[in-house]
Amino acid sequence: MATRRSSTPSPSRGSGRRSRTTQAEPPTVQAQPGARMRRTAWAFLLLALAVVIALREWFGVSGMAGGVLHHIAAGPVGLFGVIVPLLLAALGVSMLRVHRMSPVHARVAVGCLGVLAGLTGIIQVAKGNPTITDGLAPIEEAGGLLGWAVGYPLTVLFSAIGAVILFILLIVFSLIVMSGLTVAEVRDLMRERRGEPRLDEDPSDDSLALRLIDSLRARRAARAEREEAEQAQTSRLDSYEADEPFVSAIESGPSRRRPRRPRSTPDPLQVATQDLSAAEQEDVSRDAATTVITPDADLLGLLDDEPPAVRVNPAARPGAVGGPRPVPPTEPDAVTEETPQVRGDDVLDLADEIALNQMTLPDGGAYTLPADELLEPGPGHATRTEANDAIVECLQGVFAEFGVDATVTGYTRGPQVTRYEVHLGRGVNVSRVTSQEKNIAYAVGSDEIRLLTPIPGKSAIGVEIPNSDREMVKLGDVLRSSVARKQAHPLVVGLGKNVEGDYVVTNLAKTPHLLVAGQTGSGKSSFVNSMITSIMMRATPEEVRMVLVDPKRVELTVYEGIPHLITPIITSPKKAAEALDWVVREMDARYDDLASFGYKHIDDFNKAVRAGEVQPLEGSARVISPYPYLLVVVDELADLMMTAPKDVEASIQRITQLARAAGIHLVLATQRPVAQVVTGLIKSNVPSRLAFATASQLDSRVILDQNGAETLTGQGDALYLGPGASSPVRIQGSWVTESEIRSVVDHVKRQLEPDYREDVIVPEVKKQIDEEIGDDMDLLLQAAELIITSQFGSTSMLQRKLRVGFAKAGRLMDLLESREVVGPSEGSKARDVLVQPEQLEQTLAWIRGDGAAPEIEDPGAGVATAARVPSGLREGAATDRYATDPLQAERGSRESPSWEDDSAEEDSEDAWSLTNRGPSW
Ligand SMILES: Nc1ncnc2c1ncn2[C@@H]1O[C@H](COP(=O)(O)OP(=O)(O)OP(=O)(O)O)[C@@H](O)[C@H]1O
Repeated sequence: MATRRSSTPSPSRGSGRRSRTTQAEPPTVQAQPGARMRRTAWAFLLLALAVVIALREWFGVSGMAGGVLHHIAAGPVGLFGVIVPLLLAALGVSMLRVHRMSPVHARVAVGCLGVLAGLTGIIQVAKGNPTITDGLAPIEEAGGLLGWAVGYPLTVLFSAIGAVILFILLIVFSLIVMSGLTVAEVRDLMRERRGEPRLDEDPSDDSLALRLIDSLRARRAARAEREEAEQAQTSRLDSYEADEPFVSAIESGPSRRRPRRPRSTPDPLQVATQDLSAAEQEDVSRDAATTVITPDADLLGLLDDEPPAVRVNPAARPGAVGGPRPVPPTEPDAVTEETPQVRGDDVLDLADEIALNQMTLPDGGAYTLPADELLEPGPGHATRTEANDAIVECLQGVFAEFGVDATVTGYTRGPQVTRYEVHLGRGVNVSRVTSQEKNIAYAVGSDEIRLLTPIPGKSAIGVEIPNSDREMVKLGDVLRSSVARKQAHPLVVGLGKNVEGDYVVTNLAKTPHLLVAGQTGSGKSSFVNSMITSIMMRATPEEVRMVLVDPKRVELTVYEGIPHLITPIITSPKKAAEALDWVVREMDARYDDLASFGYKHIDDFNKAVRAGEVQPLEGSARVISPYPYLLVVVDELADLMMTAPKDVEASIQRITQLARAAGIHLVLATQRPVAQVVTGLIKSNVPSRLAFATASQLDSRVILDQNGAETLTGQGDALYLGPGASSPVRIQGSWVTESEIRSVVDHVKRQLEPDYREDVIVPEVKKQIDEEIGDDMDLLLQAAELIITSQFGSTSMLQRKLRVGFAKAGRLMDLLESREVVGPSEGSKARDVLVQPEQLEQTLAWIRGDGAAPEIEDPGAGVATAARVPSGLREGAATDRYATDPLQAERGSRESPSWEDDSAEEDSEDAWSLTNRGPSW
């Protein structure tokens, strides 16, 4: 269990670093003005000394103090006295520039001293090892007091040769200390530069122990998988994914699995411990989010040293794509974390997990998911940089200056912001800190700070401040993270990283509908791209089908033709409204199926279908196949709401209220989070919200029902509010490049053509009728009534009764003919009336466009016609889209050209006929 955060900063840097929360340096007291002046005075004194010594030693220019100056320079280091002015000047300048000695300065100083000791020692030996009893002059002519101190005893003890060898070793060691790298790291760097894999990644260099451990791990994983599969088998139908209790829509997991490069060459035994306990490590890491010191932190020995300049060069890893890429700049003391590895076998892992849902292609081959390598790895994650330490000082300074008893005890660095944790002294009111918001913003020079009072789950105030050195979160890394791999659900989407630097994924099935909003340029489209790419990476077209609505016309065109689409990308808002209407009908059809086969959720139904437990009703020719999840993505809701607000709102309401159990999920994005677009009705039915930066607090409240989004920094910085959650989670959205998207799209398109449901959008029958009739609807209805009740199809009667001219009466008659109310003109004779008086109401409704056509006696064919369309629309159009699915028509119409066909009659009793879904669906 996580221990409570200690308010006292740990003295051990090692254990602190192991924790997820980087522990801040003990709060440094802001240097007082007096101390600063003293420091400046010392710096100038050193510079002055450097100048006069340089004049004496380099140019022989000096006054009476010349002798003393020579002793000051040559006394300590002998012949190296000539570089003393340089050393003094460097020291003086750095004292002026840097307010506080950092570990880097200390390291460089120690290294320089070592090199100097080695060099002066060698000169001491070379000059015949003079002793101090010979006087100061011979010493100053050799290695000075330093050279004598180290050279004399070593020469006496180990001879001149032995001493020189020791000094050379001392110089090499000191150079290594100065560089901050180990020998192994230098070797790796050189190998990387030559384009060779690092030794610890070269499988051929694996020790026997490592190989043994790997095989043990593989066996353990296989056993666990077997057990899981068995368990899934027994629990089939008892539960379905995305419907478990206490499961949240988003999940986060540590981005750090194991240190990329330990400080020293790792002991194989230690590596074994690390590898075998990777899962435990993750648990420890998770606990550590609320714990400064974890008991086993030292045991695992992770990141336990002073931060070395560790850099990750993903391009150097085997399997990485794209060749050598520049390593993004990180602060010299940054601790960077490993990005999840691109491993070929991981692709298989995922494929294994979804083996149940293997998809067979028309040519008999298997559909393969895109390889992980198509998504490039991103840069490593820095958990601590000098910029963060400087902010800690700033915060501490503000608290000290305004007399607030509060301490910054640590921080967690995310990709775009760092959350600094502030603990209050006893009896200090939280408002004392919150009232300092403006002062803090001023001190750190950012107006985008956000205060969390408290940090959820902690007794601490969080101050989120944007990083001056923000990091990109690559979608590939999110999808390769353990938290994404743990979930085999096809609707799992890589969201990004949270403020703690953990990868975050969300399962759209649990969401179950999502509203995405933010001002222009805030990152909505990038999120939509990541979402669609996530689905293509993890789901077959049999598992997930999509309806993409892109009124902006440019954002989603890259996905045109992917087999996951159920209809071509919809760019017309009018057609989008139609498509939503279709989704409602699809949902109803699915519900019909669930009801008739006795299942509560589409997952239950699908599992039963896969297990062969669902048989078609007797006499039905239907082939039952699992339903795919249906994801409907609207990239700009505002355009739809401008076109048909009532229809769109009604469809969205119906879908969002019911569609979850039918496996239908909506994602609605808008850059106009205003009440006219995101209406109360839509808001109350779309439970999950993803808010990118908004222009105002008002907009933030429209999306999240609370402030916060207006302080986001844009470019993928987002707040995610899950269903039922009260406080949002801050996330840096994952980023996927256009070229990555294209390669994934190419991969899926190469395998399969899209199988469009053409009934999603139909020619607009009703509207065309309206246009054809224009303003004459009332007259037309009266004309129809007259003719049907009188059963007399005469144009002159219409002229008389309706008091219209001949031309108008003729037009009305033509319209009635096109709707088969009357027969064709037979010269001066009255036309045949094809509709009986008892069908009057139905006919009038049909003309208004509100119902099905009445059945009429077709004198020519002698059979009843169930559905008629205006003559101009007869081809390919129908009022009942389900009934005339062209796919179905293609499959079955040759044998059953008529609606009165026997088999069609039989099928019509089956709810499946409502969907007209073929076996591939
Ligand atoms: N997750 C991210 N990581 C890094 N940069 C991002 C991210 N998301 C967005 N950006 C940056 O912000 C820019 C705008 O993003 P995007 O096009 O997604 O905004 P938008 O909200 O969809 O804007 P609009 O509504 O005008 O289409 C991108 O071109 C990119 O430079």
